Amino acid sequence: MFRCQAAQGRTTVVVAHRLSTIRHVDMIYVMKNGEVVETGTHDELIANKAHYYDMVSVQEPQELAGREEKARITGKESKLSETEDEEELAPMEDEKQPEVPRVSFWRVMAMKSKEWKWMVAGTICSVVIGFSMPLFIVIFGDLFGSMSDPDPNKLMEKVKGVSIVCLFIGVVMGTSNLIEAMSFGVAGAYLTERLRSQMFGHLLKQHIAYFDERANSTGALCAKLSAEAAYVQGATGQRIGICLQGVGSIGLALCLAMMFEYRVGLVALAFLPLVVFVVYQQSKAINQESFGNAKCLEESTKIAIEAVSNVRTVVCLGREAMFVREYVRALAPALRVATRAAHCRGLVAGLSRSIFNFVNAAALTYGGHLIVAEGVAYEDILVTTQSLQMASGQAQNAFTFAPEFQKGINAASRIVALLNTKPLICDPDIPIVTPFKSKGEASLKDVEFRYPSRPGVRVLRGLDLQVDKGKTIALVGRSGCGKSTVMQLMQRYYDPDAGLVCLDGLPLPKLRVSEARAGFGLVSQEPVLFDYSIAENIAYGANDGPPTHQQIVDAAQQANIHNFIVSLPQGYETNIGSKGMQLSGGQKQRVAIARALIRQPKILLLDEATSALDTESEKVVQEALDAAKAGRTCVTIAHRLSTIRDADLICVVNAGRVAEAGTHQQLLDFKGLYYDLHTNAT
Ligand SMILES: Nc1ncnc2c1ncn2[C@@H]1O[C@H](COP(=O)(O)OP(=O)(O)OP(=O)(O)O)[C@@H](O)[C@H]1O
Repeated sequence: MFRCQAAQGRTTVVVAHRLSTIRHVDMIYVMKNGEVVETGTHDELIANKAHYYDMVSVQEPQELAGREEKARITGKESKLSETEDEEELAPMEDEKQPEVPRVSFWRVMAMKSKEWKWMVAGTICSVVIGFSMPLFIVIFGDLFGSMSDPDPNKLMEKVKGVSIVCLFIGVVMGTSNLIEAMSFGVAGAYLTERLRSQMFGHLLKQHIAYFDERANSTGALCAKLSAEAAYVQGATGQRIGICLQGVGSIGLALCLAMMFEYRVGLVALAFLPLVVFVVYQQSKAINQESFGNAKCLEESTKIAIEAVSNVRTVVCLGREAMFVREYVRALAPALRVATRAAHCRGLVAGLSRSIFNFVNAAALTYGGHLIVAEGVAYEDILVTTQSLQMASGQAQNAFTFAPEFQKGINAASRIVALLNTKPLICDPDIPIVTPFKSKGEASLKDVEFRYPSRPGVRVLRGLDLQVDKGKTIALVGRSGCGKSTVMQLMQRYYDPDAGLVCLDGLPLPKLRVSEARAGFGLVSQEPVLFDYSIAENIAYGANDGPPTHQQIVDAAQQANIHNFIVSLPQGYETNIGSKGMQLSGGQKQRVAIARALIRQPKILLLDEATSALDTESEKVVQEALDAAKAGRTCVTIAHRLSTIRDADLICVVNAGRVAEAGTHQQLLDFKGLYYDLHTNAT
């Protein structure tokens, strides 16, 4: 109906698998092996009794056999409930982003505890490097003090001694720098790898509702995975070494100042509150910037992934510019925060440069005064002021890296928050049965359910369903009535708000999640295959570790795809490309069936498994499914009612409940919702 309205007054090209949808088109082109093999109207092609006729005879045998009078449904309203429309249009909840609790510097360092050997080596070397500058000054101060010695031999002795010490310091510095760079680099690399794998592992353990949240879209999670660990590494890698050098330098310089001339040291210390203030301001600015940036990065990555993964649709609709605009819009807040933070950073950078020179100026002035007024030895003032000056250079470097450090702490906060997220669907403390092996019976009792991301929509309202062992149960109903939701609840993707979902009479929450799911084999409308070989794709289904090649072949044979696979040049090792692009819909579906069968499932879940296929593929896939169903419980969802005629029980889902149940014939005789669906379809 919708298609007809959209086509009115327009040239329309329709690609159809369901032949009933193109019965009234002006011209039908039948294609086979890349060629048009037949053309004509529906009636002409039926009269031809060739390719088209064959396809119709498979899909709509009743039309050709003339077994049923075609009921003319003129304006008859479906009795199926429409009451939920307003609710169904309720928007997705716009979740508030939870506040991320900040973690301390020590918590960040604890993340590196596994690399403690590298960290200890790096820290020691950094402090040694930091000490070297003030130490140089002590040695040169001593040398300058000896310059006034009239004995040239003594002076030469002194110079030689200082040269040897310089050589020694050079060797120590070189080695320390080498070990420092290597240690922090290696520790950082291990840390990044570990954080990423922990985050990824943790993400995959989350309950499905977690991924329904807008904040956890693919883009946002990918951005988190790639960026956060890198920030932590950036902050805790070599930069921490430079900060430690600064701390070492300034610490030793202050000690020397106190030792050689404590009054000058105290003058330098008087500037400490100003330094602390500058550091605090800087970290505040960086906090704002990095939290803002991380959010923007997630938002913009989400848009980029949406656009790139659906590029055909974007290009077809001419929406390229719109997506670029959206992308720029998502980046705009980051720009605002970054420019504001840049001003603040500039101010802080300027101030930090100035402060250390203010310290030098004050120390020098006061030192000069002490030499002149109190006769303090000039070597002592030289050592004190110069070591402070050298150390301040180091400290400035540390200041330059402080922003990265703050970013790292912020990123670590987000990582810790992520790692602390507990999945809502998890194993019970004490499973009622373990290991649980499903026998193939399932039930839903008085189940109420709303998707957590859409609490305004009551999808199931007291639904009861009994799936007996070895039987085929079909779920039918209008689109959006909750059929797939029933399957998701059976696999415990979600827990119901009320009621019970049981396997073999045992409530799902009392079973281990993986053991409960192991009994199911799912084949959905759009099979999701991975960018690996066919063998690997089938093997992924196996429950008990990697299967043997023979098991893979057996599954492929049962799924009616073995002959096709061996006809490929690389056979089972053929890579099927991203999303299984190298295979046709029917081939993909049969690989998916093989993947479901290798699990040896007790309950087969078929969610419109053949609805996206053309007639020929459907036939082959249907044969594979029929073979797969043998001896198993099967729950199937179908819009094409002809595919579920033979089900042991057909349940019509309406208004969140099973409104009618019975065999095909019983339901037709009942002349209720199923009868309406059936007559509408034919
Ligand atoms: N992950 C989700 N988050 C929020 N709402 C959802 C989610 N999945 C489904 N819904 C909503 O729940 C309702 C039932 O969806 P469900 O997919 O179970 O229907 P269905 O009967 O299988 O539909 P169809 O026949 O079109 O596949 C719909 O209103 C749908 O929009």
